[in-house]
Amino acid sequence: MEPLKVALLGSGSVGTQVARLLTAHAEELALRVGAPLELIGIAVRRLEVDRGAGIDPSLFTTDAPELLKRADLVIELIGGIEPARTLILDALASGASVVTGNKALLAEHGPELYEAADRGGVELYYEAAVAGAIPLLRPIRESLAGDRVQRVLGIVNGTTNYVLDKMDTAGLGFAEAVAQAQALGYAEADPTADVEGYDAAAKAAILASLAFHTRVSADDVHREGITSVTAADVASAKAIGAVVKMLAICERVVAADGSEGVSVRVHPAMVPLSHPLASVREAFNAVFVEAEAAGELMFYGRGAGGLPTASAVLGDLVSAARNRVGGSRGPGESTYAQLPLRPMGEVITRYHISLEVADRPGVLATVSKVIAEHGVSIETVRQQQFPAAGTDAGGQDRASLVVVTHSATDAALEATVSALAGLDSVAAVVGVMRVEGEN
Ligand SMILES: NC(=O)C1=CN([C@@H]2O[C@H](COP(=O)(O)OP(=O)(O)OC[C@H]3O[C@@H](n4cnc5c(N)ncnc54)[C@H](O)[C@@H]3O)[C@@H](O)[C@H]2O)C=CC1
Ligand SMILES: N[C@@H](CC=O)C(=O)O
Ligand code: NA
Repeated sequence: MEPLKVALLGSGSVGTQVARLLTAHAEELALRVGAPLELIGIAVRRLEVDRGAGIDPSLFTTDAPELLKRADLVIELIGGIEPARTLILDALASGASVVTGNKALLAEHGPELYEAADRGGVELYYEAAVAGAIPLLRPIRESLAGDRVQRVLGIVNGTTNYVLDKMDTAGLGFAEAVAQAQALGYAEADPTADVEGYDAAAKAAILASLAFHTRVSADDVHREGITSVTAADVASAKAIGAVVKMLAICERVVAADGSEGVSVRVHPAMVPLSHPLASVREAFNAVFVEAEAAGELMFYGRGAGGLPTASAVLGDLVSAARNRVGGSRGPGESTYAQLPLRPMGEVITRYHISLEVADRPGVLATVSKVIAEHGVSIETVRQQQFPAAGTDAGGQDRASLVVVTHSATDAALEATVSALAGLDSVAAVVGVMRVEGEN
């Protein structure tokens, strides 16, 4: 059988490992595909960089458009929107199947890329784009194609999990933990994408699109990053037997009139230690998928890092290559449901509210009354030592009050916090964080 020509775009953390594995395992991969996979070139920005990994230096080129023209299969690992978008569109138009790990691009331009793949009669695969090495998109798209997914909940960003874990268990500062995640190859080229939640939002959009057969873009996702998470929040979580995690939550929601919609959000939240997500450490990811018939499924593994991510890329490459050898195509985009996106205010959640209050009789009653007036009920209320753990604020006439609510709409909880902030007896709202995951 004629070799299939593979062009690789990008030789960074992931691309270098893909090139290495493609070369090292060439014989086995050929047997699995039914044809040799010939790496015909690697597009890079600068030729003079030493990339090691035993890659033939003659493969490197700075002319990505020219390289694409000769390829049957293209792997895009440069990241970002342009030139990745144009290069992928050109590859699909020229009849090459494409494998990418580029969640930012998929969450913004997914439909355009799918349409180009359809027009070209080729495939677009991106298992690496969400939760790195973890097989997650294929199970949702294929294994669960006969079921109805209700909810996808998990940790999908390795960098933020690493940072929060190091703040919690090693007492590391935010900046130091981010620098470590960068050095380990977990972070995006610009780590703002990780810590501000853009990366998780893109992944959540991809997950929701596949799970609910609905086009969801990154802009549809309610996004809050971890830059405002303080050492005090981490300490407050500990005090209630929880840990702070950056979550992605995609839910099928039913309105009062029975119509279905979708809500998608990413934000930090306190997760009880008894919940399996609480023990996800370092840059690991874990995702729960709840489906009507299957019930709860859990996916766990390395969500970031060059080598683990390369595994997902090569899995997709083998699939696309096999289909090419067999003259078949895998499933394309499925958006028949087109469920409406529901606003954040309708989401049902719980809040952990940390207040600095006047230390005098009647304050607790006033705070409780305001909470009740908003239709919110209290799960626990606690007067903490003052100053509260992890803070250095304080005054002798002040007390620290921590309220954990029962479930209510996010809008009601937000209004509750605003009303509390306006009380004379409340000196400051020290911290507010959602609490997710059953005890
Ligand atoms: N690092 C990780 O853990 C994971 C990364 N991804 C995704 O995989 C992709 C690659 O990520 P990394 O390897 O971590 O990024 P990286 O920043 O280490 O590598 C990207 C490489 O592409 C090169 N590049 C940029 N523009 C180029 C151009 N026009 N032509 C040729 N080369 C160009 C850069 O010089 C760099 O060497 C991104 O889309 C990222 O979101 C997905 C899952 C995990
Ligand atoms: N920057 C991302 C890389 C994988 O998608 C992360 O930290 O999860
Ligand atoms: Na994956």
